[in-house]
Amino acid sequence: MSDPSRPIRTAAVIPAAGRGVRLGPGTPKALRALGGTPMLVHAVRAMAASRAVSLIVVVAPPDGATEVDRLLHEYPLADRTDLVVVPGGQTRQESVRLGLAALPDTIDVVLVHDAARPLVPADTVDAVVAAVRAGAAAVVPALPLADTVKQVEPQPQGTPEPVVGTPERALLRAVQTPQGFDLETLRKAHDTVVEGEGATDDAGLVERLGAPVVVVPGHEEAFKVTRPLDLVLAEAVLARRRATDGYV
Ligand SMILES: Nc1ccn([C@@H]2O[C@H](COP(=O)(O)OP(=O)(O)OP(=O)(O)O)[C@@H](O)[C@H]2O)c(=O)n1
Ligand SMILES: C[C@](O)(CO)[C@H](O)COP(=O)(O)O
Repeated sequence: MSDPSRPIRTAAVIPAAGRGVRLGPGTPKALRALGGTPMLVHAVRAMAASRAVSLIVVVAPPDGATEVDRLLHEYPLADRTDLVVVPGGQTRQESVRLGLAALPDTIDVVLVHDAARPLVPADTVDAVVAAVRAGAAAVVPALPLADTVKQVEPQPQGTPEPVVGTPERALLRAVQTPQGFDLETLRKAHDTVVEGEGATDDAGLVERLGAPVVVVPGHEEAFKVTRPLDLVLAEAVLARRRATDGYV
């Protein structure tokens, strides 16, 4: 239990160790350029833009931590934000766990943010931090779905998949990052839930503990760069921001 008289300290862990297979062959996804600047740098700046965040831990490809550290030194942050780079693992869950292990005991609140969501607006980050600081143990930004969703019986490629249900769309949300947590709760979730139990995000691990998770509004520009078309959209959003907001 944290000491209530001590100021709350917030850190961000940025898993950036993935290859980006769905984006296609090339440099690891987080290091690919978006508007001439590595995607990871945009994600780091998005976390540093929140005044609450005093420490950022970047989880680099397992064999690339030194290179990532060198690269990030070329894009200095404001003095109030410390930056640490650690090597990641073979899965996102493992990479996040390694990032959490690098946090000092002075941290109370942690954000986990995909390097692959480089354009999340500062207001979304601040809303997640505020909800955790207000007492929620786990907070996820999310949006209502635009498409209808079907549950299917998966089949080998080329075989039509039988539909087994249509979940009520109004009850569904598409979940983004940064997800925010009371650090103790997230560490417990990562220590308890075994890899491969189907959790594709950190909040999913906390749900498996039986702890409450709440949703706050996400943002369209917090989308994940997963496939080539996402990169086209990201370039367009960035170009608009640079033309209208003086964004670098
Ligand atoms: N072993 C891994 C796998 C993923 N990630 C990170 O988790 C985030 C979300 O994952 P995703 O978009 O799925 O990235 P990739 O795993 O790189 O994508 P793909 O599945 O297409 O290879 C990314 O910032 C990615 O770098 C990570 O840190 N360590
Ligand atoms: C964490 C996440 O971005 C929330 O939407 C998502 O679950 C990551 O999934 P991926 O399969 O690693 O892209």
